[in-house]
Amino acid sequence: MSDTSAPQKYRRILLKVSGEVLMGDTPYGIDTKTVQSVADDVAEIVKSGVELCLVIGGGNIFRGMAGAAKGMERSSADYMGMLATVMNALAMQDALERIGVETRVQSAIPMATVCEPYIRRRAQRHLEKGRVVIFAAGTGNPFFTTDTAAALRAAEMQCDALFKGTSVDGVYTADPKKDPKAERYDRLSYMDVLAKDLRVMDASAVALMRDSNIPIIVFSIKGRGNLLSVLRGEGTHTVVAQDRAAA
Ligand SMILES: Nc1ncnc2c1ncn2[C@@H]1O[C@H](COP(=O)(O)OP(=O)(O)OP(=O)(O)O)[C@@H](O)[C@H]1O
Ligand SMILES: O=c1ccn([C@@H]2O[C@H](COP(=O)(O)O)[C@@H](O)[C@H]2O)c(=O)[nH]1
Repeated sequence: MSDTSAPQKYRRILLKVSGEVLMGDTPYGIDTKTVQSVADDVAEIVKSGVELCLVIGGGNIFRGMAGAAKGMERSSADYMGMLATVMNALAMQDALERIGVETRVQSAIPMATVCEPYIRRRAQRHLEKGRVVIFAAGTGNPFFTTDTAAALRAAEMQCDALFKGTSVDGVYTADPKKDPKAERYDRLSYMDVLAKDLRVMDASAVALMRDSNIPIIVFSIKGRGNLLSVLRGEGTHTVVAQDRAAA
């Protein structure tokens, strides 16, 4: 029998899942098998006793910058991007509840017939009861991204760490999708990420995590079981924290 216990180091975490990852091998949108695989990973760590907040990107459906590049007014395009994250949140809620994980979706843009509005104290109560809270619609404001929303909610929910589950297995010296010679860091300080302009995560999100002293762990969420491994400090990942030694 496999050991699904997670270290006590983390009481509550925020997991940011890249929207793009949810496409799986398809060119656009939501691949239900991939969503289910991420949900299985999430279920595993919830069963181990970790309280879990989720933020899901919208890159598999719509990014505001892409709309703006085609001539759309940036704010309207960004609202479309935020609505895309609500679709992903509902897909993840469905996948989690299918396997018996209790969830609540809270949206930063109120939509009363679809999900709860974002209410900090209510979200905290859900977490205390063992429910996964999926924060949708980013920050509710244009000109931001779901990285910043993830950092904001991680700080508000007093999370012990922000796990960024994406398509690369850590922070590299340059974008590994563009530079095959890029090398992965095991540990970095927030200041390193900002000073070296390493664009795995928005600078505003990194700065907020620095100010709140919440470590960021970047890993690939593409492989089944990666989340639990990384939570135990195993597997390939990069830790970003106050200083390299303490990371
Ligand atoms: N120095 C770097 N190290 C690692 N990845 C980097 C670096 N610079 C840029 N990247 C890119 O950052 C991306 C991580 O962001 P991600 O794809 O998760 O986007 P997102 O905006 O957070 O989510 P979404 O897919 O929902 O838009 C990786 O795919 C990688 O190509
Ligand atoms: O607070 C926010 C969060 C997101 N947006 C818009 O949504 C898309 C999708 O989010 P990603 O982080 O890129 O996955 C983003 O491109 C923005 O257009 C926002 O405006 N405000």
